[in-house]
Amino acid sequence: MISAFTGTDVRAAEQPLLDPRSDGGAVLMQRAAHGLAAAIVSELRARGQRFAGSGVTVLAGKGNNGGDGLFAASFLARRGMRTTAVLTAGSAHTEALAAFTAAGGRVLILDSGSNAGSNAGNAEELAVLCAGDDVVIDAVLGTGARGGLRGAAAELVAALQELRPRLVVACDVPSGVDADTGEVHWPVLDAQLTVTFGGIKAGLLADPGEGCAGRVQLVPIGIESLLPAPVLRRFSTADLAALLPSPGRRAHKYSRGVLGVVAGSEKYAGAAVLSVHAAVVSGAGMVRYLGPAAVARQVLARTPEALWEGAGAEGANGSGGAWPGRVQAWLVGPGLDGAGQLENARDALAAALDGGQPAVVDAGALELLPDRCPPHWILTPHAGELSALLGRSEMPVTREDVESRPLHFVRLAAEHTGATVLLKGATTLVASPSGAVFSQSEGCPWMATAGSGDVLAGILGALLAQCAGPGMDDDGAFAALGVAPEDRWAALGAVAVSLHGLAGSAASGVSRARFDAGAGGGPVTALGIADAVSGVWAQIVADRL
Ligand SMILES: NC(=O)C1=CN([C@@H]2O[C@H](COP(=O)(O)OP(=O)(O)OC[C@H]3O[C@@H](n4cnc5c(N)ncnc54)[C@H](OP(=O)(O)O)[C@@H]3O)[C@@H](O)[C@H]2O)[C@@H](O)CC1
Ligand SMILES: Nc1ncnc2c1ncn2[C@@H]1O[C@H](COP(=O)(O)OP(=O)(O)O)[C@@H](O)[C@H]1O
Ligand SMILES: [K+]
Repeated sequence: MISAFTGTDVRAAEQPLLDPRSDGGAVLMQRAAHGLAAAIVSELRARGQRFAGSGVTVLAGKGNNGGDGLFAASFLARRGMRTTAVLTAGSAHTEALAAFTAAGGRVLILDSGSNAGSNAGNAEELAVLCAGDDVVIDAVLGTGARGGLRGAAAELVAALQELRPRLVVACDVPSGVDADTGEVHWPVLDAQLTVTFGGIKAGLLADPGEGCAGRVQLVPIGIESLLPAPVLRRFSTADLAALLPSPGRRAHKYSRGVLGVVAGSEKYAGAAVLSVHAAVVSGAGMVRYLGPAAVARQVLARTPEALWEGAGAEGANGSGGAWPGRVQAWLVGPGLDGAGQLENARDALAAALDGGQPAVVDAGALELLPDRCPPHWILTPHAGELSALLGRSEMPVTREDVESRPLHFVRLAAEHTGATVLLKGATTLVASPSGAVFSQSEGCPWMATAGSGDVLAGILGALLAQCAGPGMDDDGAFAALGVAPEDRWAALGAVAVSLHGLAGSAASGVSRARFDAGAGGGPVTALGIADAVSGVWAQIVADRL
């Protein structure tokens, strides 16, 4: 499990160690800077690049973040790298600057109008100079930032971003990314590697911040035992091995978990085909489908394992949508259209509410929510659907608002609805109404394809049915990872997102990490994602013994 903290929490954890008599702050900074320098050396080696003789430029702000960057550059200078520092605020951490110059580093000053001198340069000139170097260290702003880059520093970063430097390493966080929330104050220099100190900052695991950070590497500095509970958590593939359900020896199809699905319509038949298929391949003991006969024919043609339970409210006899078979969990919403399917969806949600069953509430069914939902309902909106959902609750926000502050709005939606909310995106966030949040980002961008969300809904529905099935008790596995019982639904949501992402990446032939590093991968279809699930699942749990 990866834990993430606010920058404020990390700073607070440092406080007891900052006793001036023991110069604890300097010790912490040395550890951070050593870790940063070592990470740069490893990265260059991994790229097959010699570091002796290579050039590194550090963009250094006037705070401790700049201090970290300057000390790290001084270590790199001592290992034979050519080092340049660009002081973005005209001044810098005194001891770090002294160490840097003593190690032979060249100091340039970003001209902000008042700094014109022989070693001063304007944003355009310095951007060209930085872009010519092998490595740029972004050490302008860290956890002490208020807002984003301004003035000449903003101009320098914007110009440098255009020039696409070869390797950007962010010191603690990319400057302009809010360490607590992942909100971004543009411009930001995209990093390929972010080396972060003491604790991973939550802003590195939430978009849009995560999108600027590249690979994140944690450098321990001795404050770890002083950190509070994390604000954000992410399951690793090893965690998934422990959390994915497996049938007992005497399992039968009913004990494995039965999922009821209300999805699709004549207009959007594919949503039913995809979500039912994904649920079946994700281990549900049985899937009962309710919807129009014409859609059911297509569902069964692709997935003969599913059971058609009739057309419900849309049926020729107008039987009112009574649900014939028992289910342990529900999936309601993908591709709904027309009065009959909407009526079926309403009935299914009412049955779930009465029966206390968990439910995935997706797409069209998000418009049918009661005022207050139970926490075992998992709402699965994308940013546009979340903005509409909040809008219906008289909280007018645009899709762009949600995209720029996803962590804030997913928490708000969970708090407001009482449900668990899974906000889909490149990084998907799952918020429990308790306030706990999980973040997963295994999927590669090839997965941004129509129907991909329907597949996720099917995977999640199947997991809910299996974990809610009679005799299934997976609380132990979640508790062993420190997940509180009330956050189990959000954790299950995160497991589904992770599985979906890994399946999509397998189908595409590229992991997220490799995609971010520049590897290509290929297009995937939604059905292709579903079809990769069982292989990926088997591979994950193969390491369980
Ligand atoms: N504590 C420790 O020992 C350890 C800390 N560590 C490191 O310290 C970092 C935090 O350092 P920090 O607190 O000095 O803040 P930092 O992010 O460098 O910037 C603040 C400076 O910039 C200024 N400023 C603020 N906003 C601005 C803006 N928008 N645009 C322009 N300027 C702005 C602000 O000045 P002010 O505006 O207040 O005059 C202030 O001077 C942390 O990320 C980690 O790297 C590690 O070494 C581990 C040990
Ligand atoms: N850039 C991306 N990288 C990785 N996954 C993505 C990206 N964009 C979208 N996804 C994933 O693709 C799915 C799209 O879901 P959704 O928007 O509901 O599509 P649809 O309604 O067509 O099924 C979500 O699971 C989302 O997390
Ligand atoms: K930084």
